[in-house]
Amino acid sequence: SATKLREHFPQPLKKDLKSRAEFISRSLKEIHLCVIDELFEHDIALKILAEVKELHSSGIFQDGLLSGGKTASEDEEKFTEKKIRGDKITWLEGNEIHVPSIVKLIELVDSLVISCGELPDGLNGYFVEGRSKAMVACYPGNGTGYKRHVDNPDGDGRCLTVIYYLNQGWGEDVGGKLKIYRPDDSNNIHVEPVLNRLLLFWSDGRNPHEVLPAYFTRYAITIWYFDAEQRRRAKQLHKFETMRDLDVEFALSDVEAKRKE
Ligand SMILES: O=C(O)CCC(=O)Nc1cc2ccccc2cn1
Ligand SMILES: [Mn+2]
Repeated sequence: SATKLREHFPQPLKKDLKSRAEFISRSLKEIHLCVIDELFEHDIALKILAEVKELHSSGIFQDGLLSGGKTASEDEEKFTEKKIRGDKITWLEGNEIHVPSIVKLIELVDSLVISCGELPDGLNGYFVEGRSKAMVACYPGNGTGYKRHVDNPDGDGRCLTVIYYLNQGWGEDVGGKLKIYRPDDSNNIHVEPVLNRLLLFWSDGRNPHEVLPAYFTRYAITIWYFDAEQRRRAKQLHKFETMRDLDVEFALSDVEAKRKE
């Protein structure tokens, strides 16, 4: 489990960008994923959770989009896919004034990724210049999850998946762990989706994963980071007929400029 993982791979006590970036880079290089707990002070984590709950109760969440940009209800033959993922989602750009703590999260994650990129070979040969919108997801807790999949199986440009979990008081009995598969199914990693935990992993076939059936309202915020070269090539291949929320890219340079001012 990710909690056990921390025994072999203790995260740095220092919480400055550089220490964390070095840890993230080493962890991604050695085990293709990284877990950082207590990302924020506890009160900030609770503020992020409160804002997500506010979004949820505002009714803004939609059925998780299936490939082709349709929701299951609209698209009958995709109805079977409904069983594939039970999440409800909404997308944020990272500049919204009504969710200031979620914006703080997005800015910190951007800064961590930028700091990794500034280390020698910090991102395993990827060159990250942009990211997706932030996807706020909620699993309603009716035993649905998200069937085994790879985030970027076909070189669409996304190289790094970053997920921030928000589930206060999570316990084994309510399920909803993220199961990350390892080759020949030996020592798969089960990530407990606990409040204030940050998970990072390479988005390609190195990390097939699935959300195990969840029996509680399970919240998470996901951001994908693009490798400039892979993204350019994917665009050339006209991979983006329909620009889904997932495909919109934001330049990190703006974030960097803002951070330095
Ligand atoms: O919440 C978690 O622990 C991870 C859930 C998860 O894998 N979500 C997810 C959501 C996606 C939405 C659109 C396209 C690809 C996607 C890939 N993965
Ligand atoms: Mn995924």
